[in-house]
Amino acid sequence: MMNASVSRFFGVIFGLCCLISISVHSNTLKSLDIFDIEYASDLVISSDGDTVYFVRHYMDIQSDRKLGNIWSVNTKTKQMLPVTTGDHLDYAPALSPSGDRLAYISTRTGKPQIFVTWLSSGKTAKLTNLSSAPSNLVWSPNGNSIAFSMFVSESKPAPVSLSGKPKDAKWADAPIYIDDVYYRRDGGGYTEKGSTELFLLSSQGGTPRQLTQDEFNNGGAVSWGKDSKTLYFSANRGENREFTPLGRDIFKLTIDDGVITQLTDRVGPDSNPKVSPNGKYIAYLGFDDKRANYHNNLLHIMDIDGNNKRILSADLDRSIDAIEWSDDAKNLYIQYDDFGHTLLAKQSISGSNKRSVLSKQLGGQSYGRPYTSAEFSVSAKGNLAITYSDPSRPADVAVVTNQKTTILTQLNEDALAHKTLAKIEEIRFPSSADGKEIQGWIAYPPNFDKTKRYPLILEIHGGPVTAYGPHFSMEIQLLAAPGNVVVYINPRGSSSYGQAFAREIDKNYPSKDHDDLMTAVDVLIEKGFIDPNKLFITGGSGGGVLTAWAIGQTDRFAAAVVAKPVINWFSFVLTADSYPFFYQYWFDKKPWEDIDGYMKFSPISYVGNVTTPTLLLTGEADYRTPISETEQYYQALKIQGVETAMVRIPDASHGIYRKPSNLMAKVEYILWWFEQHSQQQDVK
Ligand SMILES: CSCC[C@H](NC=O)C(=O)N[C@@H](CO)C(=O)O
Repeated sequence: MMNASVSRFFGVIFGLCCLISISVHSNTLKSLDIFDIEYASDLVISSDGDTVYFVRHYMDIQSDRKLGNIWSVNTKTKQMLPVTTGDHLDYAPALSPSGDRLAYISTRTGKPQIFVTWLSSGKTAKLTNLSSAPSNLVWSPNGNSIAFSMFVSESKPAPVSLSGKPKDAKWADAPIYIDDVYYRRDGGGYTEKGSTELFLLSSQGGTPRQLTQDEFNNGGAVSWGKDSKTLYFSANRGENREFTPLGRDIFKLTIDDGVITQLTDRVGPDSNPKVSPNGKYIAYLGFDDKRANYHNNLLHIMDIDGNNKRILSADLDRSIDAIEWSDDAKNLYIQYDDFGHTLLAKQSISGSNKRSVLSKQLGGQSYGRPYTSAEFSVSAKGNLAITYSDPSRPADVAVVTNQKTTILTQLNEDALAHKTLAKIEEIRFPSSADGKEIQGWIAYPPNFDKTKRYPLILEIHGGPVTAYGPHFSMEIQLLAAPGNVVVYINPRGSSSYGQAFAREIDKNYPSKDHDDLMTAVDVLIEKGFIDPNKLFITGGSGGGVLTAWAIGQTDRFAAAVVAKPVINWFSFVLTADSYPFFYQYWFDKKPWEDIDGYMKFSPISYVGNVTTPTLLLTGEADYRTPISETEQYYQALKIQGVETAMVRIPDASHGIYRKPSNLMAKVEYILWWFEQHSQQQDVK
């Protein structure tokens, strides 16, 4: 029996422990916190540089959707004001040339429609009643019209229709007849017949006029001529265009007579036309198609009539992702990835070596995994707004003045400031394959103590030609939160290190990228704070390929989670949505012309070596890396007697993170699988 004072003593100690454990607990990130994060996108800075309009995204816990409204932030006072409000998605803001009105797309009445808000009065008008979602809104320079693109469906009756159905009988749904090359699109489902066309809408509303009407997809980024009578757009209008997936060119459309003139015609894509403010030039992106896995997208300029084409970024071994003109038409602002960071630079049009970096802190839009993803906007006065990247926060809005960055918003202080997050540290190391320098990042769990030993999770990016960086990532944070060290790297084949580095895996994937990943694990073990019996590996998409590949080569991992992988390149090329691209750019031959070549790089070929307990996780509506890939591996592992399980996420596409609860489920399954196998290591 305990006496009263002893029991009070233990009561106080127990109470204190609870308090300590509650406060420790509430300070680390939980998967439910996904619903609390916000981020900025779709930036537009006013011509005087005083105001930035942006979409403030939030996660709606009731509908499990990412929604957002348009806000403004004053660049001097940092005061934020709502332009729109309500539980729906308002996006793609476009400021009228005089700066008095904001056009945007909104789902507030159901299907996405075009709205305009008069900024001084706050009055709003719904301008359209469209049957498909509009995109690429651009005001004409005279402010009278808005050009946009939209899908136009082509109704074609099925070749067979059954007769004899009695009145009121309930027969099965009619079969679906498909004869298009592209018949399903990841994230978009099975596609309707039709094409994307350009439209013109009066800025006062009314009936939109269809400007293009042929069998080609004419939608996409559009730029107005200075006269407000011409549009410049990029489209794939060539013969055999479906099997020439990079065959985009730049075209001019004269609005009055509908005449379309082709301005570029090389073998390779030309896209993103941007007419200069003086109307004399078109800046655009493109490259000569070498049928390689990766090409740098180069900055080009041509005269407005298509003559005098020249490359402005030939000396920059990086891919340009976005371009904007300076108001005097003497410079271009360009955005590109470099060593896992996203940079904004100013580039003179008079010489390619006249380039200065203005900011290296763009990013923050890929809140799931730490991919590079950013935006910028430039005002007529040259004021710059960017989405700001911080390893501990999703994208905020910032302005860049004289190469100095000032953060304007703090969208996540309420949700994240009181949390102890994983600290992110850069590492560089020579690969065991050939000494090539590889860059990566370590996420240290909250309250990390280097005298202790931690489980290690290797998390691998997809693409495979993409880049991770020191950007906020809910997945990395949540994997680290319960006490795991997480390492993520950019193995060879990643973007942001130049064309040769990305092409290391051209028709050669996986290969030495696997060595780069294994070296990262060795480098971490050498640091002394990793428990070598608790090594875990996971990755999604291209990262799923490399995870499945790794466990076919080594048994060093205590468990693996393979997310949305390709397991068999032969079947992948014949089931993936973008198959005309994959078989031509990732392989030299068609699958049946080189079965050995396809199988040599397929993880399924090495499944006989696997002993690692492996969880598989894929969306059932993933049409990029279809779930049949996952099923093949699951059944093969079962046949082999390897411990395995399959997590199927209903209705989820390749972008599993798009529904916040699916991102929660993904992370929680990974942590649960690793925790089971961590405990098994403790028992051993
Ligand atoms: C390895 S098959 C292609 C999968 C996909 N690449 C292009 O669509 C991929 O790896 N996606 C990555 C990057 O977007 C992902 O993380 O989903």
